[in-house]
Amino acid sequence: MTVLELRNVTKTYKMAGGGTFQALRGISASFNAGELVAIVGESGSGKSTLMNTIGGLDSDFGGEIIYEGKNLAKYSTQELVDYHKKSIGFIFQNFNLIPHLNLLDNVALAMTLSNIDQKEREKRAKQLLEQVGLGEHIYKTPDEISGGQKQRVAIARALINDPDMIIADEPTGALDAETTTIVLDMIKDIAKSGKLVLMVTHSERVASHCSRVIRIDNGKLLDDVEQEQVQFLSKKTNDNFQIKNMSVLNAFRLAVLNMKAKFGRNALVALGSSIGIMSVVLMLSLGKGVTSYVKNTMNSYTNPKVTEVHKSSTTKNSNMSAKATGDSSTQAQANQNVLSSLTGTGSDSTFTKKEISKLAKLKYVDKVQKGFSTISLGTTSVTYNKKSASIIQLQTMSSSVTKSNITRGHRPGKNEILLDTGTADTLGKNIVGKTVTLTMTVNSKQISKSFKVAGTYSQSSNSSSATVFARYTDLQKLYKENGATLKANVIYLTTKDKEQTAKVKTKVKKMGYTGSIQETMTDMFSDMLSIITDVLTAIAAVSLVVSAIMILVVLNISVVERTKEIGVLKALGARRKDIRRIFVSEAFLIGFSAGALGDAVTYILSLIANHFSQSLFSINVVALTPKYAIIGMLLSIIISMLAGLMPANSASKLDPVDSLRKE
Ligand SMILES: Nc1ncnc2c1ncn2[C@@H]1O[C@H](COP(=O)(O)OP(=O)(O)OP(=O)(O)O)[C@@H](O)[C@H]1O
Repeated sequence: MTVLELRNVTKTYKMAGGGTFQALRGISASFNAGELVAIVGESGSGKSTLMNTIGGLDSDFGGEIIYEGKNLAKYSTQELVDYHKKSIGFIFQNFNLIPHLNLLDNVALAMTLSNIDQKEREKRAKQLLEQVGLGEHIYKTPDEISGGQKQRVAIARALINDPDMIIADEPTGALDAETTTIVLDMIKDIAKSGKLVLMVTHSERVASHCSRVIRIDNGKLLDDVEQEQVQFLSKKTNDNFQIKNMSVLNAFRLAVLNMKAKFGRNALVALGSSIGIMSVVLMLSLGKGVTSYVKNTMNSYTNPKVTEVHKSSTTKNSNMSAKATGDSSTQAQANQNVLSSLTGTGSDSTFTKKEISKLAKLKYVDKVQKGFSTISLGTTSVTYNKKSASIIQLQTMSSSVTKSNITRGHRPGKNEILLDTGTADTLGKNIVGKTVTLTMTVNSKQISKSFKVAGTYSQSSNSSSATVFARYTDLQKLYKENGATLKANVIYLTTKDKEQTAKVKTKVKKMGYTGSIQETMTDMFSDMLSIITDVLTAIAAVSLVVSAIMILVVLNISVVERTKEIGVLKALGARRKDIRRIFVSEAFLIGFSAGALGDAVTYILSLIANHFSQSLFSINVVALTPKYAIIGMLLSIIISMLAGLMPANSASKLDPVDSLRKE
């Protein structure tokens, strides 16, 4: 039964330096199942070239190699992959076992590439290893066995998918006489089982054991002698398992085994990359920690359910003054507006009834309070017992003043005021409950009125500007008595739930209003901090570029080191995609380890930093959130995989013949 037919096969090499070389010059022959064919000839006569073309490793040949009725040169990529997996088994002179895989995995490799389930492939590999007398050594690596044993492993590997043909390129070339006999007997048995065995040999002794000897000289068939007649009517194939393409999972498994083999080197690369990841995550967490500390401190003294609304007249005025180049009267008007808005006397900073009712209708707003706030430039003061304190800000009471703001006493009732702690201290230690005189300007007139001090107020733990809080109704009455009308220049919107406050604040800002001075300052500070964080993170990210280059270099070295292994994988039926996946998976593993290591180190550093910052300032200075840890991990994986793409691609494009010839 004919298995393979060669019809006038030629092969011309294009040489790198230009010119061509014809290694095969029209070889025709036909091979049957069960034949053991020795291919003999001088060195350089074209034996290996013929084996490579028959083995489907080099499709760029002339003439025809017919297998199952079709010329190999016309095979599609997938058909060639299947041909390697199903129809051909390779045995090489120097074994070409994969050093970091144990014997079981080496033998099972072709089945792994065919996506046969692990149990089945291990069972079959074990069976074959027992058949070649290595049943007790299955978990050894190739470095732990002798040359003869290695060739027996290679024979088992070639047989795993039960192919029709075995191509053996000088299988006994590296063995002593005794082992040559053992290996030769095995090869003879393979032929006897009905497979076609094509064996390149330099040894006449080995050739004498073959059923047929083909001599090649200078690329031509010199002689074709049948030494023993064999007859197989049908070729035996094992169709018990279905050959498929390798899954991503199996590629990943091979990558894990590769990574384990070079653990030290890969661990160092991961460690190097993790420093970059750690710096980025640490910078982000530090930025977050400091920003939240600032925000929390600022916000802890305001009612979280209250939104303070101001008219942004200062913005309008600064625009105006910017436009007022050269026009002194407009400039003067702009300055006036800034002043009036600051002092709370300008008409454009007060709210109209329409504006207030519009604010009241906003979603989530439960309560609306009118307020008044004015900054006095040396005209407001509080006097008690001949002691006088200058007041910078006069403000009306609102829900935004919380219990935590009142350090002593209570919220002011009718004709009562709150004094900031600084002013209270200036006037006397026991000022709460005493009646003081408040002097202020109303309607361009200096007026004085007595108020009882209900309590003291503190805006934050360490800052306090000279402020007096009075009730809106008291101030309204005072203005009326002096022929003026108090108009609200602050509106306080209260929500039922503090979660809704943020929504109200956003809405109010969209309407063109601004929040409290404190809020504006917090926002400014947060913006500044986030710029600093971004800059520091960007600086830290530079080290990620270094990691990417490091990974690229290491994977490139790995491709060079494993060129032969890649050749073997291709001979066993690995697709380009499979090789690429193995290398990309390795890059993923480096990225994943670097990310995990970076996150873990950041976590430990955050614990240490927070321990010290807690004991010194009672704050957590590093806020490592799951989000940042995930960002670090993703960044690490993406960078590694991007860096791994180039080496993975070049590995996948390696020519199997060149790879296998590599010394
Ligand atoms: N890539 C190549 N480019 C150019 N010439 C090549 C290339 N590969 C092989 N050759 C040439 O083709 C001829 C056949 O080479 P091949 O390796 O097939 O010989 P061989 O019979 O297997 O030799 P040996 O027994 O020493 O392995 C040689 O002259 C070799 O120099």
